[in-house]
Order: sequence, then C-alpha cells, then structure tokens
Amino acid sequence: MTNHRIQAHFQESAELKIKSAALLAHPIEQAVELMFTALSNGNKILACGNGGSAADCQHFAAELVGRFERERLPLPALALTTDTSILTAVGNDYSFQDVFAKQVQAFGQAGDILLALSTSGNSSNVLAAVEAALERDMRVVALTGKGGGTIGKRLTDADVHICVPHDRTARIQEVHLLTIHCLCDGIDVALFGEEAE
Ligand SMILES: O=C(CO)[C@@H](O)[C@H](O)[C@H](O)[C@H](O)COP(=O)(O)O
Ligand SMILES: [Zn+2]
Repeated sequence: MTNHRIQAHFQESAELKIKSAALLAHPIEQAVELMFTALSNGNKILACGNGGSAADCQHFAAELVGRFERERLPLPALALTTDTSILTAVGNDYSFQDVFAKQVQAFGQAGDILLALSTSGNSSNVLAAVEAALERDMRVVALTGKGGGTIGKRLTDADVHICVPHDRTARIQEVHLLTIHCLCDGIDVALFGEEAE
C-alpha cells in the first residue's frame, strides 16, 4: 500500500466529515433531543447493526452505561448484537432476519428508542427491527448512508434519519462513529449544560 493511498483515505474521510457536519448537525440535534427525552422519562435505548455497525452499537452502549467524557449516573442503553445464544438460537430456529426484531419485541417498550445502524440502509434484520420498534410505539434514530435504502423509506416523521452523503461503507462508518460521539456529548450537555472551557 502506497503512502499516496493512505493519504487519499485520510483526505476522503476528512472531506466527508466536513461535508457531513453541515448536513447532519440538524438531524443529530433532533436525535439528541429524542434520546434525552426518552432517558428522562425512564425509557431506554436499544441498538442494532451488522459487522462494523455491530461494534458501533456496543461502543455506544458502553459510553452510555459507563461514561463518555463526564462523570454521571449510568444510562440505560443495550446493544442487541452481543448475546451469542440469542443470536444463534433465533438465527437457527427462525431466520437471521429476526435476530434483532425478536429482541426488540422482548425488551422494547413504548417510548424507548431504537438506534438502527446500516450503511446501506438495506440490511433486512435491521429493517425488521425498525418495523418491530414502530409497532411497539418506539421512536427510531437511523444512521445510514448510500441514500438511506429501504430503512430510510420506512421511517416516519416522528423518527430521525441521519444519512451520511457517501457510497463507500468504510467512509460512512467513520462518520457514524463521529455521530455516536456527538450523540453522547449532546446527552451529557443536555444533562449538565455546556462545560466552561
Ligand atoms: O465493517 C465493515 C465494512 O467496513 C463490514 O463488517 C460491514 O459492517 C458489513 O459488511 C455489514 O454487513 C454491512 O451492513 P450494512 O452496513 O449495509 O447494514
Ligand atoms: Zn469497517
């Protein structure tokens, strides 16, 4: 791999982040508001996604249950990507499409939030989780890319769609992680106010 190729990855990622800041600041603010309201009402956040997005779900849940940058009480967030017994039993006995939806049906309650991650917006198990969440009167915060796919089309006006304006999975994931950190920071600011620098 040439030095030039590495420089190009950094360049593309940096440019996309700047472009996304302008386009996504508003939906990210809306997502913070939705999440903070849910948490304040005693509700929780469930998160699902595949591959790199599964890792993002766990990253997000760790920052809510543990902490982001400020010391605070643990906040209820659960990654639906971690219990291998549930994932294999549901995948084996029903279908891979159901691995997240069954957990939304088991754990989700009205007023909870589903954080749904899919760079293509087309993963059928994430779409099924979105459907299950909407059926239960939960709100959805969807992190997508590539135009938003079928998940983008399924969302309602009460949900929040954060769609990264790019077609490359890796680049979209990089903006998703930054978005997750903005969500954590926004929740901390909603709790404590902006820190004096
Ligand atoms: O991390 C990567 C690619 O960068 C992969 O593991 C990627 O997450 C997987 O191919 C996923 O299955 C893609 O699903 P999605 O983002 O389209 O929903
Ligand atoms: Zn990746």
